[in-house]
Amino acid sequence: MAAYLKRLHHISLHASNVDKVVHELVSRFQFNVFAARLTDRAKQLALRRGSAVFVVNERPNEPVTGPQSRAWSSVTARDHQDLKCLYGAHAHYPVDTVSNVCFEVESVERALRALRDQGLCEFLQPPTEVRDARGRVCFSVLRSAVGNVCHTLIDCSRYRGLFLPGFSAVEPGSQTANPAHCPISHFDHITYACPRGSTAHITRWYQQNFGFQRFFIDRDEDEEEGYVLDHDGIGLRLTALEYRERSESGITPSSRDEEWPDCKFVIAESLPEQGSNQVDSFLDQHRGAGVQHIGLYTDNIATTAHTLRLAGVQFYSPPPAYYTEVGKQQEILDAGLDPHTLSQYGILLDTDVHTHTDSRITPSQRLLLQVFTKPLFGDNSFFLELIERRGASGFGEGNIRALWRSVQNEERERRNRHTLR
Ligand SMILES: O=C(O)C(=O)Cc1ccc(O)cc1
Repeated sequence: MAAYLKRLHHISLHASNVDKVVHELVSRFQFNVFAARLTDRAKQLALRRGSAVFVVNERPNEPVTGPQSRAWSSVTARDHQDLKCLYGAHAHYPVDTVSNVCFEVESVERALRALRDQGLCEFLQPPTEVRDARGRVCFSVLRSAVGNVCHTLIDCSRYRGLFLPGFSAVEPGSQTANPAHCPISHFDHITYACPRGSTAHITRWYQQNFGFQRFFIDRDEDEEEGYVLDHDGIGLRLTALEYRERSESGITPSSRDEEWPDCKFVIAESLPEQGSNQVDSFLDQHRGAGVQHIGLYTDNIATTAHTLRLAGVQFYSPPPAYYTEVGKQQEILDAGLDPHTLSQYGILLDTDVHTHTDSRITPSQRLLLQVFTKPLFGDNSFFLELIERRGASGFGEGNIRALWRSVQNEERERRNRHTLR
């Protein structure tokens, strides 16, 4: 039996300059800092937009020794004063990175029992209880099958505080946009950049440990091969996984109070034939596999991109001809959108060909709008994406190609500028 997950709780970043990353997420991406854990040794800030929560942690410059490697069973938040990173494994990593995807579970003990039975996991932190006046949580940390990415499993069912024990409330700032101007609601997908040949192992790891299921991007996709794009300068293998809600305690998904946000996991690896590419550039920069980008869901991508652009976010754009191609222009107009608006922000439009179980949704209604932002931590590093789905649950080939090209073109121009200097 795989371990049961309730929902995605938060995503942790580790950065050498926490203030800079938090400033970027607040002043540009319109996240709100709502909780903080500040001690002599630790700086952890929690930021939210809709149900999407990031925790930004200070990255240590040297390997961590001491209390973090000790095992506790039950402690108060105060006992954690010395810990640089609570609710994660504070491993040394040489570059800024997305370090942890934290899942909420119903019972940490039961989840760990299921994972131990599978025998595939490396456990970094035994079950640990943290308490404060508002209650207690139990968590445990394990290493994922992807580079430096860890998963914290946490049971918050007996905690009534704002976020997690050890964190205090931060008054809302006046800086961020009205939700109507920036309707980002949740994490839509997390894309891993992985070395060639590692997809099968990663897929199996998530299927066996957590019961993730394959999400076929294309109706003709081969189960083993994944979705392969291997012509016109693109060499990309994508394999997507989704977590369909199961029930551990007999509660059917529809009767649950809060539902699992539909966040897919996408595994991307490059193919050998097509030369330098964005997956391998990420692996070089990041010194190994990891989270390449995260899709932020919005129900109005044009408004969101407009707000973010005014705040200074830069987007990758396809060549201008993309918006004047006759077919594409008509597709945009048919969707009730303005080609000029989309071209201003580099927004791409596609029709999802994923086989829909709901036959009432016709192909023309299954639209997908996406735009990639420039990287957060410097060239070739982690970036964000805005995505709006109008009946489309997958990823469209046209958008993947255009997204790939827009990043490739920019990288080529940057390399050229560099050699000319
Ligand atoms: O479309 C998406 O958001 C994906 O996740 C697919 C993808 C993955 C990796 C790339 O370098 C480009 C596109």
